[in-house]
Amino acid sequence: MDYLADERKKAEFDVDEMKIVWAGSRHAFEVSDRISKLVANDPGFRKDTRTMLARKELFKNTLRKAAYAWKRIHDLHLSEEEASRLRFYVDEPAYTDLHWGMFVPAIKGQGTDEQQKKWLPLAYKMQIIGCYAQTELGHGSNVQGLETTATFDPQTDEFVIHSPTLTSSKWWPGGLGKVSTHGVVYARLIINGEEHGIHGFIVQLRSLEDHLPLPGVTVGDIGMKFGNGAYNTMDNGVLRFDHVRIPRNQMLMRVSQVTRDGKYKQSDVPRQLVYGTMVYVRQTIVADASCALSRAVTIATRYSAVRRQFGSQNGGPETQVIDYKTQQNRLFPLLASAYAFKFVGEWLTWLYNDVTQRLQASDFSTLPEAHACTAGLKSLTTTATADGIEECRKLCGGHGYLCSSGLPELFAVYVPACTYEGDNTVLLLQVARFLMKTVSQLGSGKKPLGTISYMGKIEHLMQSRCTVQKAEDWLKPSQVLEAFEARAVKMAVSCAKNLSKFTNPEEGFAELSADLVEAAVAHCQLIVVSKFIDKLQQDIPGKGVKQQLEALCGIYYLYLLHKHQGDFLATSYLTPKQAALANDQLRALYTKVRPNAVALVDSFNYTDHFLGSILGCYDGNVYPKLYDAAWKDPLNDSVVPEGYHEYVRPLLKQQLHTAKL
Ligand SMILES: CCCCCCCC/C=C\CCCCCCCCC/C=C/C(=O)SCCNC(=O)CCNC(=O)[C@H](O)C(C)(C)COP(=O)(O)OP(=O)(O)OC[C@H]1O[C@@H](n2cnc3c(N)ncnc32)[C@H](O)[C@@H]1OP(=O)(O)O
Ligand SMILES: Cc1cc2nc3c(=O)[nH]c(=O)nc-3n(C[C@H](O)[C@H](O)[C@H](O)COP(=O)(O)OP(=O)(O)OC[C@H]3O[C@@H](n4cnc5c(N)ncnc54)[C@H](O)[C@@H]3O)c2cc1C
Repeated sequence: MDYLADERKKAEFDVDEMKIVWAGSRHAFEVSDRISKLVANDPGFRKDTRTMLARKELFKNTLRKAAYAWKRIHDLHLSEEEASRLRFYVDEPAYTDLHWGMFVPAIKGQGTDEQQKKWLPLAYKMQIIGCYAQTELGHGSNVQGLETTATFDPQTDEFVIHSPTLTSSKWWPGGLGKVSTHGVVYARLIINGEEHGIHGFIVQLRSLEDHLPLPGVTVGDIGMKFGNGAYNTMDNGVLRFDHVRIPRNQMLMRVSQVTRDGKYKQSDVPRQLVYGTMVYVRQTIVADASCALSRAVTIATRYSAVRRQFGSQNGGPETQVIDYKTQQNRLFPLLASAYAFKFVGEWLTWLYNDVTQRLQASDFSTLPEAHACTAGLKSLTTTATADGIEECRKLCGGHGYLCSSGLPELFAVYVPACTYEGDNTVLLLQVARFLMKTVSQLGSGKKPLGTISYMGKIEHLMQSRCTVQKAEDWLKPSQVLEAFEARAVKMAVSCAKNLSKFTNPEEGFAELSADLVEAAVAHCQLIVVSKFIDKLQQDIPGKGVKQQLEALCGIYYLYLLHKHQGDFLATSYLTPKQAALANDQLRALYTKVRPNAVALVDSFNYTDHFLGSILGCYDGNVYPKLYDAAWKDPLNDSVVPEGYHEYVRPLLKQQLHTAKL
């Protein structure tokens, strides 16, 4: 029986068409739908006991699943697109993510043609397994501060890789702890006593015969991480080198080269390309944020429609908690954010592909913007998604705290995204630097392009005032864009003015960093809003689909406007009355979306296997499933628990004087 059938009947739009919008294309939908069912129906990919397994058992099970997935990919002749969907629906972090997601891209992006020819075929066949070994015990954010050394030995034509201090131990790389045979290791290049900065080196770590560490290599897992199951399926590792020798041709040499006679040569590509793998992965993290958030929102929305509390009239049913305006005000902006992040993710993938093509044609002009966008949007979307998953847990009341709700594990797996691939604050400071540079160049005749083109309208934006007179005026895209542009430009200019008061710009930047981060957030929110609005300019078929997306877009920007009202009011673009009208419009949009809420999460097309949540199951039959699951918990295997006779019974039977009291 479908307990959510009434909700589904209320939908005012074509769910099947929305599924295609969400997937990105009909083809993408078909692939995704087929692979999600394949995974859901295969007992080899079961994951329902994951949160109860001890680490060793959990890890071994992950190794089994990764090998099984690889076998399925081969047996079924899956394409790269299908394989990547399979990984997504298997839904378990594994060493293979780092192999495919960072090791291979690092060689592709930073290796010469010759190096790619040698290493990629081995990696593609998984005859070697690699990790990305950059972070150390003492330094993660400050990449220039890494201590591992790679010293060129001209006698033997080798690099000597060494960990000179405890803090230089590599620490965190996924896949390193127990599986990787190789790593792209980042180290300070030293030639003839002279330092040349951080470079990547392909280093073999373990024997391909018996998997033992090679001489001079000390390697292991760094230990349990946050949550049950969760990221503990990954072997994040520690690694030390004791003068390990590798051939000279194992330095990744696309960006710079070391010749046989020890000369250091920089090619015409910018040295920042050494950071290129991070740009790539940040872009994939943005594309993934909408998936994690939409998953939590599906659970919270379905459960909010099932759950009833208070408000029974004349013995009738109580109120569905989704009908409380407070619930809507917490849930619907998250639903809207999931869609917003999907569209900005699609756009960022386009931007990334564009910059990659330009780099191949030696056009490096858009690299700073690509860095700022990937860094800023990675920060914005992961922060909002991690906070959003936790909010969804609270939206499910007490039951959200059960592992069987799926939300604790989802949060625990997701939350490190705020830290890995760049701590979110550190990344926003990169965006702020980019913004300050842009403001400082405004008078120079250099026209700001792309996501900062609005800075070119600075004179207009500094003076313009909001013209909204009634709540519906907030539905005009041009009005909304101007509000977000005026806020972003004014916050950036205010920071730039304050910075100019310092004689030492670095000191000023440090002192004003909290304000700079806020300016960066305003800029990134403008990007998300503008890409959502751009999406709505496209032809979107299907009854009512565009109207729902328009409502969600409105909820996204009006919620931001309400939340950051202080910024908008402080920059004098808005009056308090206009801000209040925005809030009126926001409430009206909640009412519009309410009957469509369940159908809007159905449009994500997630299987019950993928959701892994009793509260979020498609049929909404929550209570019997919760009840049954409780009895299946291993603690309920016996009526009297182990330990009762040792620890509880003696207490009950004790004969203390105090017992008389
Ligand atoms: C058959 C097929 C099967 C397929 C199966 C599919 C399998 C699945 C595939 C994929 C799965 C998904 C994969 C993803 C998994 C993700 C898991 C996550 C694992 C986590 C990994 C990590 O965390 S790796 C380590 C990441 N570390 C960081 O991010 C460090 C953060 N710090 C930095 O980035 C930099 O150091 C910092 C940006 C802070 C710069 O510091 P600073 O010292 O100021 O910089 P400096 O070096 O001096 O340079 C300044 C100059 O350079 C510009 N700049 C900085 N960074 C970049 C950059 N990245 N790109 C371009 N430019 C950059 C900066 O703006 C300055 O410019 P100017 O001002 O001088 O112009
Ligand atoms: C689950 C997980 C997987 C990972 N996988 C990998 C991997 O595969 N390979 C790899 O190489 N690394 C990996 N990492 C490491 C990760 O990239 C780093 O942890 C991350 O870059 C943050 O660096 P940090 O730990 O040095 O944090 P820190 O920089 O020490 O941050 C600590 C605090 O200081 C603040 N801070 C730091 N610098 C500044 C500044 N300049 N201004 C203001 N505030 C600042 C930060 O905001 C933060 O609040 C992984 C980490 C995790 C958690």
